[in-house]
Formats: sequence, C-alpha cells, structure tokens
Amino acid sequence: QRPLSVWRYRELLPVTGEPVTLQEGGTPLYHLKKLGAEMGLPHLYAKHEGMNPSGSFKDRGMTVGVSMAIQLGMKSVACASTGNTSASLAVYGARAGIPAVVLLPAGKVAIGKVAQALMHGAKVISIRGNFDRALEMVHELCLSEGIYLLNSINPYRLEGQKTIGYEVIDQLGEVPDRFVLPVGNAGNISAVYKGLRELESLGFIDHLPKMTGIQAAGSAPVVRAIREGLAVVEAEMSPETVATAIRIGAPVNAEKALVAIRETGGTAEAVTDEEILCMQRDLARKEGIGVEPASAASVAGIRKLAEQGMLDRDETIVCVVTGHLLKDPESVIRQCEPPIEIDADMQSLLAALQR
Ligand SMILES: Cc1ncc(COP(=O)(O)O)c(/C=C/C(=O)C(=O)O)c1O
Repeated sequence: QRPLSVWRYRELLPVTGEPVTLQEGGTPLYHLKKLGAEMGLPHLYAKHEGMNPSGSFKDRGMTVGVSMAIQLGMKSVACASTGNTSASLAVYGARAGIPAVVLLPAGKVAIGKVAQALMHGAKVISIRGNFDRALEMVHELCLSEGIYLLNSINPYRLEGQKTIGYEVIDQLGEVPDRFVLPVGNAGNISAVYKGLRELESLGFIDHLPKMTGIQAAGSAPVVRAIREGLAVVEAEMSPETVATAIRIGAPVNAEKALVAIRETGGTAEAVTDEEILCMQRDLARKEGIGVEPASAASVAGIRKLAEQGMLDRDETIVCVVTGHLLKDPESVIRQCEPPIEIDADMQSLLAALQR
C-alpha cells in the first residue's frame, strides 16, 4: 500500500527515472467544523498544501518539473515568481544539484519566500517591475541562454499538481461536489481539472466537481472573463492585493482555467483584501489552520458565495489552502496587535493579562 504522496500516482506522471523528491504531497485534509457551521456548510474541508516540504503546493509541480529537467539533460533551471515557485525551485534545484535562477518582482515578495530562495542557494534577482514583466524576462533569458524554464507554462509542473485532486478523492473516499482554489497564474486550477478529467476517462470517477476559482478583487482577470462570458481573458494592467502570491495581471494559464470552470458548471468569485485577511485570522483562530493570505482567499470566496446563497448546504466542498502562514510573517505583524512588553515582575504580568 503506497503512502499518500505525489509519487503514489507515478503511473499518471511523465517521469520515467528515479524522481528528485523530498516526499512531497500527502498533505492533511481538515474538516472545517466551526467555520463550516457558521456558513451553514456542514461538509466544508481544507486541503492544507502549506504542509509540503517548502510550505506550498508548488512542490508537487517542482518534483516533477525538476525530475524532467534532469531526465532531459538540462544543466540549469529558472523561473519568475511571486515567491512560492522560486522557493520551491530553489529547494528542488538544491536537491537535484543543479543551479537555479529566480526572478522576483522587487518589494512585492513575502519575506519567508525570499529567505528560502536565498538559503537554498538560488541566484535571486529582484526586478524593478511586476511579476508579469519578470515572466517575460525569464522567458527571454531561457531562450537565449539554454536554461530550462520552470514556470507554470511548463506542462510538467502542472502534471505534479494534478495529484492534489487525486489525494483529496483518496482521502474523502468520493469526488467532492466543489473544488475551490485561489487563482493567480491559473496553473493549479487547470492542473487539478486535467487530472480529474484523466481519472474520469480511465473510469475511476464518473463525474467532476464544480471547479471554483477565487481571485483578489484588485487582481481578478479570470473572474471578469467568467462574469462577462469572454473567450479570452483580458489582462489586468495594474494588479494590486495584499495577497502578493496571486498579484498577477496576465495569468499564463487563463484560458485553461476558463475551460475548467465552464466545463464543470463551476464559478469564479473575487474577494477583497479585508475578506482575505479576515478569513486568514478565522482559519488560524477558529480552526488552528495557519495559511498565508492568498491561501485564505479560497475559503473567503466560499464564505462570500454562501452569503450570496450560491451554494447548496449539503455540498461537499474542498478548499485548497495553498501556502503556510510562515511564508508571510510581515502580513501578520501588520494586522495583529503587537506583543505586550512588560517589566520582568509578576505584578506587571498580572496587570498585562487584565488588558
Ligand atoms: C500561496 C499561493 N496560492 C495560490 C497561488 C496561485 O496558484 P496559480 O493560480 O497556479 O498561480 C500561488 C501562486 C504563486 C505563483 O504563481 C508563484 O509562486 O510564482 C501561491 O503561491
């Protein structure tokens, strides 16, 4: 009996040799009893992808992507990133023993992710521009220098990310009615959809969940395309959100996300930064689940859809929470009361507890 992990599903993955692995996947599926009860949703779950080796779901894509880089004889790897992709590429590049170059939008990457990319030995370049510009530049760099590009336009990354859906079905023992993901570059929602389509064509499942994409209100090109019935997603030229992981104006997998949502009767919704941060605190304080802001967007989106009466109360809903709380400690310090500092005597301590 194989453990719950990415490579449990190796027959559905393209790697033929020994994978570059850190035992990624096998992440917990938590029942959100309290938050679900508040929303009138008794079957609400969170798949905590922050419990991967580098603290986000990106490890699922990188274990396959970097394994393929080795299999294809590539000598170095690169990506542009809002942070988690770069952290994960640094980790798996180190594991594989090949150099990694990462391009980050200057001043817009959570400190935990920068720390990981630096400590794991990537060449970290900070671009004075946004993620979309960094992606253009890394694409050009890889073409001219023969470096292997591992952004989510690389299909091997999405192959690994398919396994999120596989694990959820193994854990639930059924196909959930609805699968909710935060959407930035739209690689993850597209990957999960592709994987479930494959299970259906192999006869393992007979229907798909409603694929539901949640974006930040200040960076929601996919939501707009769904609302306006567009065939092509129009870029948001100046994406802005506290959820820097999904601060992406021109999602490279946008049209795949439209297919995933439309083919399954799903939907897309936008949530404000306040709704995101409120849900981040609720998940931490009511369920003991610590996630970074972008990850809380998926559950915040469900709360919004429930308030709008868009959900059946008996739906089994799985929200993917994509990154660990520790990735973005500065967003915590900004929104929480600071520690109470006192003199080291019991009187001061007892007084502080009364405040
Ligand atoms: C925590 C977290 N939650 C959600 C997303 C959105 O996933 P996609 O819709 O597949 O892009 C990201 C994406 C991050 C990057 O795109 C990057 O790291 O460069 C993330 O880090």
